Amino acid sequence: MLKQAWDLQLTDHQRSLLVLAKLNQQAASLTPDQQWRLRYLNAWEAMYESDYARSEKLFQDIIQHSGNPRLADRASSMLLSQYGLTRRYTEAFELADHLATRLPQITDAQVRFSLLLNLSQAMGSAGQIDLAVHYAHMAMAAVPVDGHMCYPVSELVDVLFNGHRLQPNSPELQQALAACPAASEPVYHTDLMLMLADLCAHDGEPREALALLDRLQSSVEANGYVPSKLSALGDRAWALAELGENDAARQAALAVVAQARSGDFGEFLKEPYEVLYRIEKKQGHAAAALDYHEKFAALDKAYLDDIHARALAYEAVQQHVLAQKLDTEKLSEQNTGLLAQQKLDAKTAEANRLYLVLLLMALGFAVVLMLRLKHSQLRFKRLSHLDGLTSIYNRQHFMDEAGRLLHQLERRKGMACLAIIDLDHFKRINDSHGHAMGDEVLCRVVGACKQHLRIVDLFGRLGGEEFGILLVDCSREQGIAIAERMRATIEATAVELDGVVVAVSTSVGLAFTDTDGHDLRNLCTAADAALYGAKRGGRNRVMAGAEDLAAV
Ligand SMILES: Nc1nc2c(ncn2[C@@H]2O[C@H](COP(=O)(O)OP(=O)(O)OP(=O)(O)O)[C@@H](O)[C@H]2O)c(=O)[nH]1
Repeated sequence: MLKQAWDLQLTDHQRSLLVLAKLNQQAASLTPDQQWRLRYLNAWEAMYESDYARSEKLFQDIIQHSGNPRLADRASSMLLSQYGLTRRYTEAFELADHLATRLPQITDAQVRFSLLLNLSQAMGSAGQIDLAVHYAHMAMAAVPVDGHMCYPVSELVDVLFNGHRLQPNSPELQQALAACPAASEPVYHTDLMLMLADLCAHDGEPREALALLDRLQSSVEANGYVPSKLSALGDRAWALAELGENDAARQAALAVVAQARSGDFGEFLKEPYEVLYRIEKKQGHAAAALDYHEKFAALDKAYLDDIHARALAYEAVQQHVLAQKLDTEKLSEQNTGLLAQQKLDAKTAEANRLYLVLLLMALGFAVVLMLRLKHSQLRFKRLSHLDGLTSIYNRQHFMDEAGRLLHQLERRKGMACLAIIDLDHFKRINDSHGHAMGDEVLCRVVGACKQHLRIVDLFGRLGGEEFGILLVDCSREQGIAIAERMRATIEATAVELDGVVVAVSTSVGLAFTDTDGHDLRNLCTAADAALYGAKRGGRNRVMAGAEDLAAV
């Protein structure tokens, strides 16, 4: 039934009204989608009946709430047409602009077709005849499979008519009449014929115009389309007046005045008032003529104002659209700029982070390098202080450290004992068992001595098989005892290498700060002398300073 009502709208309007009435009775039982389609049919009908307030409300409801893009586009398209009819040009051109922008996205053939038609109509209203003709041609090329060429050709003819570019013999008019036969498209056919009648009436062919109007009368009544009725009556009045049939012309003109409701149909009144003015003037009714002339003049002015208003509204909307476009472009430029700046900032931050990481890595690397360098330096320094074979202090370092310690001891009046240890007949060991055995003996002797030394004592190899020991904070007795223990340990140590065992003994010479002073050189001389005494005394013994020497 919905489809039936739809199909009958322009072919059999009376029947479509009956179907529509039935549908409205059953509205509650329809699905939501069907209800929206019914609302569209009601809106269309309200518009057809010139109840524009109701149709606009319904169309807006469909556009905003139906959730059906196809139906919404269709409603927008109809609303565009209505805005034009009701002279709401600003809204019309705004909507036209919006719909023209949407055009590429509208793929539904029916909706696209109807939209092109209404865009043509809107541009025609704006006085943009070339643009309107262009849209009409687009519509002609976009007729849907089940559509009709009648509508776009009629639109084209309408545009040309309103743009004063149509003649009674214009091919477009003939094409339209052929495309809209009375049998299948009564409303369009009638309107086209009325256009032809109008052209004839105003082009010096009033009889042809009247003949056409007579032929059309029944269909005009059947269609029930108010603008057609008023147009037919107006043309009749004009044609009759042209023929000098003043009474009939007056009657027809007054019928238009009676039927045209104020406001919406003002445009249909202008010509009847002009006819009435001319007749009254011709008949010498000055007051009536003046009255009609005033009305005609007011309507003519309103008509011209209307044309002006349309052009202004169109211009305003174009400017507004242009301003919006520029704003959008500016915003887009700003956004692009901001995005570029953000990207740059991000890159800079990233680069900074990278530099920081590189810097930290370089710093870390440098620190590691410095630590390793320092470690190596310390190691080399430490190695330079040590004897290569026994790893105790070498002579140089021993002498330096001993001098420094003795100096400290002297200042705090501390005591120390210097022991010089020399292996006995070491040459024989080398000679008899080789240097490797000699080296082994040297290392074992060092190990044996260490057993009796404290951490504060200073131990160094003075050269060959001779060692020096500075016993810090050590009394004479303690020094002698330590030296004796070391000697005994060395004597008790049998050195074994490759199955060969050798015995070793040492001679020790002692010197003491309490008797020899804190000067290293004096101490060394005294200890050397004591050592010499120990050697002379038979070796393998400890000799402690002057008293022992005296004994020797
Ligand atoms: N294996 C070895 N022998 C060394 C080293 N330094 C010195 N000598 C040897 O030590 C020996 C010292 O001999 P001498 O000075 O004659 O003394 P000695 O044989 O111990 O005799 P007295 O001291 O008189 O008991 C020499 O044969 C040197 O070659 C060393 O580092 N390793």
